[in-house]
Amino acid sequence: MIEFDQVQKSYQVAGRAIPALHPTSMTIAAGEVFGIVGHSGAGKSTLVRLINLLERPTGGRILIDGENVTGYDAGELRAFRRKVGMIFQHFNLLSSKTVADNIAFPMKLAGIYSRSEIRDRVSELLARVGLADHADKYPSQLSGGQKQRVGIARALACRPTILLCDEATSALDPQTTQSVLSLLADINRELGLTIVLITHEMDVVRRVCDRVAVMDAGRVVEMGAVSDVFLHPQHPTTRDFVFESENIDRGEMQQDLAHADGRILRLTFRGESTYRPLLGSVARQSGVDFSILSGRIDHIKDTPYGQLTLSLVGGDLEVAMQALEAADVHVEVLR
Ligand SMILES: Nc1ncnc2c1ncn2[C@@H]1O[C@H](COP(=O)(O)OP(=O)(O)OP(=O)(O)O)[C@@H](O)[C@H]1O
Repeated sequence: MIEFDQVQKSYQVAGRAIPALHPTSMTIAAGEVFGIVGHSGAGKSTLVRLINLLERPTGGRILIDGENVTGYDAGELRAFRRKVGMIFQHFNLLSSKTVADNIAFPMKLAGIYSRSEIRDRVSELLARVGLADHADKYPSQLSGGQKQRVGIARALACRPTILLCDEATSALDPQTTQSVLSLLADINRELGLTIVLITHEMDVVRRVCDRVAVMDAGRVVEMGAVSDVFLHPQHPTTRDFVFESENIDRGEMQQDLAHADGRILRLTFRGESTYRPLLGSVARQSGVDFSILSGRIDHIKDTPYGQLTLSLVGGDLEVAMQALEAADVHVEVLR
């Protein structure tokens, strides 16, 4: 478990303390995939680099599994860092070393593993990330997705309990992004390790994360289960991220809504109710006529969800809304 207790970080720039993270308290549970989303400069990298103490906090305490790591001496810090793996946007592989040597590197550096332990672990990891045939290649001979798989194998070498991912898929195309995210999800399930993933794309959060913190100007402005934050964003920054990930142009949406008659509702279906043929029966029951203005079905991690924006005319609106809510559909009145 990762606990931030009023953690803050300022950088000294030209003799002045510039705050990058305002006092922040939060808890990331062991074994969860936790997303941190925010625009450039929001403080995501600072927050994640505080977890492995690549950055030192200027205030507050960081507790990992109940231990205050901010008080560690150099030896304790080295041992602690082996428990925290990290992967990066630009992979940060050593170009002069082979794939196998890149993966072995942190184990050699730790100085506590035998040659055979290193060899066995490297083969095991190569197989796990699907690169068993690439052990003797150099990074320049690999695609971006393969390089990130090497990065993941290297980060796992010393059997960490926490994996930090700093924009790990931002340099990859959509298909490769999907395969790297699936690998991370599988690793999280198989090894039960905690993953903290920073990104500027809500779509990445939607696919793999359990919970998310949204950052803006050095502050966590919204935090919660991805299904709540994604489907019912409260803060304007979160709304911007959600609209962006769904390719919704708010100006166009307002224009479309202006042309529609009657009341406008947004319905959110989660889980099994996503697939239920509900609208016909509600229309018959209430006498209301629906017209569909927009709709989408997708998944949040493994859970299906649907969102429909409808205009409703005639009939008994109250009866329609009650029937929808009775069927576990979340109803928002947009107009
Ligand atoms: N070493 C540093 N020295 C001075 N200022 C820094 C340093 N690192 C970050 N900052 C500043 O702290 C703020 C937060 O930066 P940070 O890199 O944490 O944001 P971010 O959300 O990760 O952005 P990006 O997505 O662009 O990496 C920014 O204003 C940045 O300029």
